[in-house]
Amino acid sequence: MHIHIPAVGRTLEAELRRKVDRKTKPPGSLGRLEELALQLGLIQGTLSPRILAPHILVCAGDHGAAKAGVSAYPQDVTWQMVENFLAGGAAINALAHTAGVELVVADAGVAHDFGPCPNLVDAKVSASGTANYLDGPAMSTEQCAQAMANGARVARDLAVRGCNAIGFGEMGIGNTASASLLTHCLTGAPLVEVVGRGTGLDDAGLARKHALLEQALAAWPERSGEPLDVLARFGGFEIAMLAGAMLAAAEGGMVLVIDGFIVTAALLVAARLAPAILDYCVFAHRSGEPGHAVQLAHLGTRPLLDLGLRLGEGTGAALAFPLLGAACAFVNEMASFESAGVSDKS
Ligand SMILES: O=C(O)c1ccc[n+]([C@@H]2O[C@H](COP(=O)([O-])O)[C@@H](O)[C@H]2O)c1
Ligand SMILES: Cc1cc2nc[nH]c2cc1C
Repeated sequence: MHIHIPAVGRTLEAELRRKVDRKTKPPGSLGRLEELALQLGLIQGTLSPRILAPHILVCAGDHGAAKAGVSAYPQDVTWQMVENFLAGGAAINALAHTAGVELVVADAGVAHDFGPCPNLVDAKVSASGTANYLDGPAMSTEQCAQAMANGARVARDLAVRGCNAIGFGEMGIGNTASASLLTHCLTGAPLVEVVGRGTGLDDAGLARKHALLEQALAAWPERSGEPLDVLARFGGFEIAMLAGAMLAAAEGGMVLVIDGFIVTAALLVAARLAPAILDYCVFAHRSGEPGHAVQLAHLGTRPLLDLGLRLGEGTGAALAFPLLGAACAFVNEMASFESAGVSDKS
């Protein structure tokens, strides 16, 4: 994938800040919404930012390592939840609906034949999910590139449909284990700090997951620090697809709304390939999965919400979208001290 992501221009910064500061409120009193408005204005290169045709892209994939026992749930939950998304019965359906955000669900490599399914984006790289990284690479270099290209295609299609903000979500039993390995390799944080209970492992399950992931690292003695090598070795098809979608979305000047631990692992890969992508990212929430805090600290960022969510599916991103709308609304709709005839600080 050839991607060029320019850093967001800052020429409008002073003017945007002045516009925000002249609104009928004490300076800074809209808190994080003011920073958000500024960021959205700079991404869009305008004094009047707007969120248009927002979407959540949920990428789903299966993991060979799931069968080794890294999750509390069986692998079949991945395809069953994809069918639940398509039927409208999952948390992300309810939260996207209440936020006024359209949902797009993509099969990045789920080990299930969905048959003809008009509402599912077919981006299946393998009919059986990734290989088990305990035995070798999770995917080939070609499969990794294919999954990333599929993500880029979907992001570009959304742009053509008038969308200028994408929230990213995922579904994949075993993908917190994959995200832990990616995070360890790409941030240098000790494995123990980035391995968590995922969907709900008990203490014994967590110890087993940690031991398996140590084993996975030991099985790759010639370990490379290159982000695409790490992605192919330990990633999932949904994670690679997300990384590609994020890169293309930022290249297209869109706003990227980042969900939890797995989505942020995909961003770690993308940010190593194109560091300026971070200018386009709004971090929706802090997941309850402990490694997410490590990722956020590594990226030097602070999320908008901290609700103890650890579901994935893009649920944190869906919850953050109304805040993006609120940031645009106050910049575009509020009066200024001058226009409203309100006295400023003496
Ligand atoms: O987004 C998060 O931070 C998050 C944290 C824990 C679990 N999840 C979801 O749970 C699944 C992965 O959990 P696990 O235990 O199977 O690795 C996957 O479908 C994710 O969407 C998601
Ligand atoms: C039921 C269920 C729903 C999910 N959504 C995202 N990950 C999930 C994992 C499980 C187990």
